[in-house]
Amino acid sequence: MKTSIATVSISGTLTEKLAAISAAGYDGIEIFEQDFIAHDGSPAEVGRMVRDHGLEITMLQPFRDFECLPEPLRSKAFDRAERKFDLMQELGTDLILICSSCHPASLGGIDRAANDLNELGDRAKARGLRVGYEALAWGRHVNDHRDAWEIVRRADHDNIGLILDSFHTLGRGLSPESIRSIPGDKIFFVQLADAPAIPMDLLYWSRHFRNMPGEGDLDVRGFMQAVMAAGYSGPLSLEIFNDQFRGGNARTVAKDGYRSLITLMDDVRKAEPEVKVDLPAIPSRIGVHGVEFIEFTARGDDAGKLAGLLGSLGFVRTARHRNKDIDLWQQGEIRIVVNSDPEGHAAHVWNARGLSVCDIGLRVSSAQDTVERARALGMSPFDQPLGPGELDIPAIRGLEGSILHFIDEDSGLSRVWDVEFVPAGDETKGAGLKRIDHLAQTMSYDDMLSWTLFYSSLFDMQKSPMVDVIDPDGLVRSQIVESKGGEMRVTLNGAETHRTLAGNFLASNFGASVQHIALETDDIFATAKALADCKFEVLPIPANYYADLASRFDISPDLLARLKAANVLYDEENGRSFFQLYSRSFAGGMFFEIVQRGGGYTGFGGPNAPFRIAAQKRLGRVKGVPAA
Ligand SMILES: O=C(O)c1ccc(O)c(O)c1
Ligand SMILES: [Mg+2]
Repeated sequence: MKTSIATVSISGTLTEKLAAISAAGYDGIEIFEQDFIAHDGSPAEVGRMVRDHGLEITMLQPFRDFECLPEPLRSKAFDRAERKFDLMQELGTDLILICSSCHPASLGGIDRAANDLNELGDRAKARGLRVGYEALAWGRHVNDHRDAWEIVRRADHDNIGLILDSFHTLGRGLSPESIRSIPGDKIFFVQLADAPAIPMDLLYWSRHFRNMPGEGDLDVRGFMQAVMAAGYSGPLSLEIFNDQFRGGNARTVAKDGYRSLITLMDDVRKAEPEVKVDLPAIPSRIGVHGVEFIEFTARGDDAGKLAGLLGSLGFVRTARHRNKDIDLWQQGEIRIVVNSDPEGHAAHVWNARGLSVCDIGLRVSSAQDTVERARALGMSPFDQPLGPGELDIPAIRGLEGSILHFIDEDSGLSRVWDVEFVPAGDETKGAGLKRIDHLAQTMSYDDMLSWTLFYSSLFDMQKSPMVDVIDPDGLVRSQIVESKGGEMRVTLNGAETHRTLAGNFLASNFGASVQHIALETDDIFATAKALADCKFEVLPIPANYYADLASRFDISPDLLARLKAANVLYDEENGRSFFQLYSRSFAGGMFFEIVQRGGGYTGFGGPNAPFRIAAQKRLGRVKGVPAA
């Protein structure tokens, strides 16, 4: 399987793009002509530079407004094509993309287009070159891959073939099924892109909002199944026009693209085992059964404050690590590890960020398979020296310096708590917190697609549509990735400005991290009572909120009074109720949330978020902590 990416998909100069593309592991690039023209170096030098990066030029593109022109424009178009053929030979590529004409003078007509392409085919053949024809979704006369194929079929020339682009087919709502009957060798090239389902003008959507397969809402897998069933065996090339990627980190975007291609093709062969995909076998998406532990790095005063907060939440320090300065706190199924050791990953994170979550342990179907799949997707395994008697727990590097450890039943890794820890014997009665409901990770808005892809490509997790959360000082975008049964739920919050609560957390933590941890109880009022007994400091919610609640929902005065007295927020979904209460912020904006899900409520209390954020900010302002 030959992988490729159009240079337009990546930010930077041509040289920077090549370095990023090569490092990510692709086999080739489509040179977008603009990138070549903007570069100061001859075509031959560019060709050499590409090959020196271990890449090949899979195609030159785009060549516009060629077919169906009246004279004298027609002859001029052939002359232009000859000049591009010169360029191709100097660059060292044999394929050029012609996209369907948008020229106002284009006359249209399937046979006229076929004749033009046939004649161009003769000229290409004389030079050993090939021409591929692509239907732009907004082409003047040709805007459907079926018409483009009919033109190529009638052109009937060995050097003329079809180019398919998932965006142009799926973005127009066309079924890809007709592709199955096209002879595979007549498909010269396949471009892949996804896009979010936002109704808008096709051209604008395509030029600004494309994203990597799996990052959007189009059925790119269905499209690729049809392409592979046709017998296509050429390059699979990403062509992503995206405003964020143009300004993003070239290496990250290139890596994400590669990850999306491998994931896509693995999905294709698993969905349609009859098609041949030349890709080494990799484990399927990993089932996540829950969060085994959350690990904080904490030292000195901060460790003391965190211990105080955990105690006020009803947690008990149940064990201490045999060799290291690490405590284990527990309640219900929840494990919180507090790592104060001066060595290792936690120490590095402490030095870089101070008190923060430095590691997440997940219960998975197979820890070994998780690392194997992660590697295949270009993620990095993580390990650090083991102390005496410590288990070698498989781990990978997540995004932005985070670490994920994987625990499973079969390999005995779940014994780690007995093997590495000594019971501490501390006792309290707890506050009824049962399990981790979800984790919220905060990142820059520009990195959200990357995080979503990370989770959805490695794990058997689905993403929800993105929603807007209103902060008094700006907008935060929120997206959920979760396993089908809800055993693992992550909310990803993308901050656009540093003035929002999320953005401020991002700035004060030197990058993306877990901002809040939501813990589940089966009885929010009993928990609230127990927390009060533990001197837990709840986030106060204003009376206006409760007055409005009475108008939004049909709730009894008694329940309303209890909600208000306990500072519990409320939401409903098809008659199912949801309760939330919050801790005050600590460590630059982290906080705990406590939830009760009634009868299968699946949301996250989104409608309450603006009021919760305002309450958190108010508290910050009162204390004289910077308001932002
Ligand atoms: O937006 C465009 O003009 C454009 C150009 C070339 C392509 O391959 C394409 O899919 C779109
Ligand atoms: Mg295209």
